[in-house]
Amino acid sequence: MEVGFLPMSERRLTVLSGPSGVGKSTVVAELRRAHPEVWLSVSVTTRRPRPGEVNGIHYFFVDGEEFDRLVEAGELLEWAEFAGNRYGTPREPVLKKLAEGVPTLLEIDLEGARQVRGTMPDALLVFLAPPSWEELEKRLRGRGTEPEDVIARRLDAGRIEMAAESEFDLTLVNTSVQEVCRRLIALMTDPQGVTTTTKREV
Ligand SMILES: Nc1ncnc2c1ncn2[C@@H]1O[C@H](COP(=O)(O)OP(=O)(O)OP(=O)(O)O)[C@@H](O)[C@H]1O
Ligand SMILES: Nc1nc2c(ncn2[C@@H]2O[C@H](COP(=O)(O)O)[C@@H](O)[C@H]2O)c(=O)[nH]1
Repeated sequence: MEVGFLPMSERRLTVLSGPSGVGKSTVVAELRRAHPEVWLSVSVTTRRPRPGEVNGIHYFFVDGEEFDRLVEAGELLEWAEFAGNRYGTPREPVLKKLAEGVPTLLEIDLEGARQVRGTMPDALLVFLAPPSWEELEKRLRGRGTEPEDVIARRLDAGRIEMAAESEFDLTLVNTSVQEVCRRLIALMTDPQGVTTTTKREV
């Protein structure tokens, strides 16, 4: 299935979603290493930092009170609760980068992607899918960052996210990080990138 043409100016905002453990952060890290011209929004979260995560780089780590304040002040473009924590995208930096014409990427969950679809209908929504459900479980467990009860919650959310794949403009299957990055950067920067893309790429 072909995805309709969107002018460059209207599709500089790209959203990358997909089940927990599929490899979104890995893909984004590689994309930013190879293409520093892409700007990644740094989200706010109430989740505790994992070892090695740095405040202001991986997330802005805040408590529930501060998150409430940001929501009430309208400072978040979108926000959602995911597996027991809250996550949101600071609005101002995204609007500023888009106004400057910078290719802008959000790595967010399904609920957040749905909100962006509602408020910024020209954004390109990309679903990152695992090669198989078994491989997704293997990656999530293999990462070793969550206890089993949290993994179970994330897999439950993952089943819901997998069922929503058709809501996205296209799907990239994360078999090869390099290949996904190659397609993603083409979609973000090449005006022909969307027209030549099939709905699901394997
Ligand atoms: N193409 C791939 N092949 C094999 N392993 C991969 C691939 N991409 C990512 N991984 C591994 O899968 C694990 C999960 O990746 P990552 O943390 O990037 O997932 P995520 O989608 O960002 O998860 P979350 O939504 O929970 O933050 C990591 O250990 C990563 O090294
Ligand atoms: N709706 C939003 N979802 C977000 C945001 N930042 C990250 N996320 C998503 O949360 C889950 C879990 O992330 P983790 O770092 O705890 O593994 C994952 O799906 C992220 O994409 C956000 O600003 N808004």
